[in-house]
Amino acid sequence: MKNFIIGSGWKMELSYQKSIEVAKQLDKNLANFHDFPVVIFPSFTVLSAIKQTISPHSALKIGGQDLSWKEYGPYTGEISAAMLLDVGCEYVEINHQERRKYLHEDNQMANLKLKAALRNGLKPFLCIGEEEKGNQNQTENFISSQLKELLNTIPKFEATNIIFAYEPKWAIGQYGLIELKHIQNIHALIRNCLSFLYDDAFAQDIKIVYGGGITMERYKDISKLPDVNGLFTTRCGINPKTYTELILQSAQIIN
Ligand SMILES: O=C[C@H](O)COP(=O)(O)O
Repeated sequence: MKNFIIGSGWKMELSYQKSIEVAKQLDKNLANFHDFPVVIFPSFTVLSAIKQTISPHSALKIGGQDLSWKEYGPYTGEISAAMLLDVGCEYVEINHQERRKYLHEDNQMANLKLKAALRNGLKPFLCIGEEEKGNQNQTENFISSQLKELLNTIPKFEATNIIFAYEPKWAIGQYGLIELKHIQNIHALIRNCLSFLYDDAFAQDIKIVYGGGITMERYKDISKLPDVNGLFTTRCGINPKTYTELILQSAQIIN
């Protein structure tokens, strides 16, 4: 079976009550599912309540949508790694395109956040990806230099805990824009870059998931791509029915 993981960033899509309902239903639907980890990234305010509703041995895990690179102190509005761990998070999203777009976060900030997550034992979903739909060369140059900056001074033993999430900005929230060939090419490129930055064994074992414009019509084809180790979706993940179907069917496909 392929090394696989599925995550869903809920962004600011669901209310407190709705988030709990969706998580409860997912936990119930996945009661006998143990093939690979499934992660949800709800809003900070509901993380603790969700953790308390999920059964302790569930494949369903929770993560924060962001974290501070500071450990503690006078940083208004920020959430530290320790705070995420306190409420039961095992994962954290870093460098999402929307944080880059609206909050002007950059590779240097993401590198600091990555280090904070890793030194505290959180597993990062590290988003990478170009902003514009450009030609193959431009995209490859963007991705390889972004990876280099994001992973600057991060040793291999820590980097093994990163889940790389390829999410081109131009595909997020869209329908059918991205070609399967493009996804496979860029995932293979990311693996090559990681082999260069660390080594081949590292690159072969690491998880590279795809996110951006995943629909119920396309997720199966994406899951089958050789260098795709998982899916990262908002659209299909905020509804327990579609998220459950996507998880169970993907498990069939990769088995
Ligand atoms: O973090 C998830 C992505 O931004 C995907 O969003 P989407 O499924 O609406 O395209």
